[in-house]
Amino acid sequence: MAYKHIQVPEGEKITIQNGQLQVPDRPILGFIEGDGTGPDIWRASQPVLDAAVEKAYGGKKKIAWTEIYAGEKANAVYGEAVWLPEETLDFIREYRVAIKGPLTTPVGGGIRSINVALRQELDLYACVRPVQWFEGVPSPVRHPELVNMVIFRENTEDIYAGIEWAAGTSEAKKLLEFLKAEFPKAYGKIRFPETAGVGIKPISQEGTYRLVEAAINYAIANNLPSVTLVHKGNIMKFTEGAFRDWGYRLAKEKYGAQDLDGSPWQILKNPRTGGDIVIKDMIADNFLQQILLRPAEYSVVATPNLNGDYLSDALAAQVGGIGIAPGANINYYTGHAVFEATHGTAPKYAGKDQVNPSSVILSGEMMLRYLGWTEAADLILSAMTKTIAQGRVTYDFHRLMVAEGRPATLLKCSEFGQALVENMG
Ligand SMILES: NC(=O)C1=CN([C@@H]2O[C@H](COP(=O)(O)OP(=O)(O)OC[C@H]3O[C@@H](n4cnc5c(N)ncnc54)[C@H](OP(=O)(O)O)[C@@H]3O)[C@@H](O)[C@H]2O)C=CC1
Ligand SMILES: O=C(O)CCC(=O)C(=O)O
Ligand SMILES: [Mg+2]
Repeated sequence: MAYKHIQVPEGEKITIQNGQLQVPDRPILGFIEGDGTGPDIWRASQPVLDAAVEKAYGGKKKIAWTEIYAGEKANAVYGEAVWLPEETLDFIREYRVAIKGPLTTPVGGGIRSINVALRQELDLYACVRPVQWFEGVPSPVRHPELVNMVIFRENTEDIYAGIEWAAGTSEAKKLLEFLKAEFPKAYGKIRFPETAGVGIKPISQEGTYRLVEAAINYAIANNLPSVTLVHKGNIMKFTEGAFRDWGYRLAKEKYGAQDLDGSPWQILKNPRTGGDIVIKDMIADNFLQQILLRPAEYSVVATPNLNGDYLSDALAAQVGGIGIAPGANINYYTGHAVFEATHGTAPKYAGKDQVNPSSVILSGEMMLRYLGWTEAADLILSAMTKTIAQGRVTYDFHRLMVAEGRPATLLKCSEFGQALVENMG
């Protein structure tokens, strides 16, 4: 496909055959720099990813990076009011894998989230966010090493579908009038209908099945002991409650799970290892206290979109914060994937070369592993561990280490990237 503003370098496409990603030695990969601190972070991160690949494969493999645009930079390149150019989506559809920095979403009015739009347009239905502690990272909890979870957040449904109307608009009035005429009992429950904004929360069986399937497959592939369905199904019975019921149903129908101790918990045999995988569920508010009090009891977590958003930041805090919280948005059927940090643009630090690039670097590590380039991914993990053990950290970890009276050297964002490269040797 011909692109207007995207300069596609020499390289080859990633393809998929029989459900297996086919990765050439010089894959063309897209990157979106991002807004706010995005450019600082990308400048620090790309050399780390390239160094890991170079070190692991001695020049045999190399990423053909291609800049693609979204957010403020898309405005500059494509003109005002273009936030997510169609050719950015076309490029990812064609080349399959990309990595992105954070993009700004205004609160209240203004544009809807470009991050969410990317996930919806490309149907990247699983937001995968591993939460693990790296030795030496300062944490507010006494046993951060007990936190080792992977969140599978549904990425295309729930209130993130963006179906909502502002209070007082003709659309909101029309919907409220419809409710009044057709569902008077439900309408009667709207406390202040004249001044209510209204939103719709779709959660479907298909959407739940494919997400829970991804979570169970992950537990099988990585020999993990449990999958917990986290929901608020006691209150939102036919959306979040249905998510739980469909999750259990899928485990039974597809994986042959059996009731455990009189249900609803279930157990299934890992077909790879023969080990047990417990399928359990928990109401979201309880889960938020359980992860602080008994984190070791949770491993893979599958949850609707909004819960997953809250949980990602809360769990990240337990292992040092969103400075070290990677993620990926994946469609496991088509192989399309966009890797991105859990954090946002952190605008007050923009241009200061100060923030922690670890979340994007570790998102890159996930991307390399996804490509099957495990040697390069492992080099990044070992360099990260070594650098943190040396006490060479960015401001976020530094301030906590100093408060704990621990020795630490304060590095800039770019310096932290360089330290990782040095520590790959
Ligand atoms: N996927 C995406 O692109 C996302 C985009 N956003 C968008 O980002 C914008 C800002 O959102 P906001 O709610 O402030 O959340 P942010 O995640 O941008 O930042 C919140 C706080 O987290 C800490 N933090 C964030 N990133 C880093 C980092 N790399 N290193 C160290 N600390 C970090 C900082 O804490 P401290 O102040 O304590 O130093 C920062 O002030 C909004 O427009 C939002 O919509 C938000 C989340 C995801
Ligand atoms: O799109 C946004 O601005 C926020 C997204 C977000 O918080 C997330 O994906 O975790
Ligand atoms: Mg979030």
